[in-house]
Amino acid sequence: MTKPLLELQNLRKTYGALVVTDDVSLSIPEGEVHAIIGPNGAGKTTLIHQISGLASSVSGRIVFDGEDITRLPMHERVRRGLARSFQITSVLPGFSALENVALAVQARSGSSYRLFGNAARERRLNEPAMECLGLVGLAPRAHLPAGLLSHGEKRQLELAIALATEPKLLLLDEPLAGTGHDESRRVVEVLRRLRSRTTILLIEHDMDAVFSLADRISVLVYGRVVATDTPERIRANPEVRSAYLGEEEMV
Ligand SMILES: Nc1ncnc2c1ncn2[C@@H]1O[C@H](COP(=O)(O)OP(=O)(O)OP(=O)(O)O)[C@@H](O)[C@H]1O
Repeated sequence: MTKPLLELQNLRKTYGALVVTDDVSLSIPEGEVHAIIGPNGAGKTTLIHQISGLASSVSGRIVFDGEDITRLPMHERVRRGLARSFQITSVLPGFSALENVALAVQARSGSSYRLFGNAARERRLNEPAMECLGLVGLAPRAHLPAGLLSHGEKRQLELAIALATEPKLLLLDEPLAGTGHDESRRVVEVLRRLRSRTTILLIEHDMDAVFSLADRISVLVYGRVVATDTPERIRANPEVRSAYLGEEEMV
């Protein structure tokens, strides 16, 4: 069996009296595409925040690549290979797509925050940055200011930025949010290509995308995991179907 890359053990988060994630345990093996679905307010984004380090956990453990990272700050988690892209696009609009990714390459290499000094240095940053842009299908748009990209292309650019940090695990919060039909198909294709390079944990409301992409799906309801299984078994699970009644249509 493939060893777990990420293990969540009895994770819990509260805001005052509100229990947002409750006793969440999950084991995600290397190479898996794992989707977390659930009704609005179920705690999905909060769980991703706990894993990335944006939110602390009141109890439980997060083990990443064999190491307990529960109390590590976010940048230390990134350094260990945990990357996330945000629900709200976070690219620098005045910089070209290539520069946006090159900055992430630069951050990974640990050099100081300075845009391009000399030709050799530029090449060292630009070559891997171009490779990441190629992977997400944005190479032809490399020199365009990021602000001029379409919404879907910005989502692709965010993926390229996340990839530039060479993650072992990519955390994606609604990668298809706000994309149109064609754009969302393109992003799904990109995610499909990325699965051979990295493990992916994503939250997504687009059920067609989730059911076609994920190896396994976990269903979160009121902060608790009510099922973790293959897409086929999740689709047939009565508890999952009832949790979704009046919410999204299961495909
Ligand atoms: N910083 C916060 N302070 C107080 N309550 C919060 C905070 N963040 C989230 N919550 C509450 O926690 C609950 C879960 O929110 P969360 O955003 O994690 O759900 P979600 O499953 O991602 O929802 P959606 O699908 O709508 O994005 C909600 O009731 C929300 O109002």
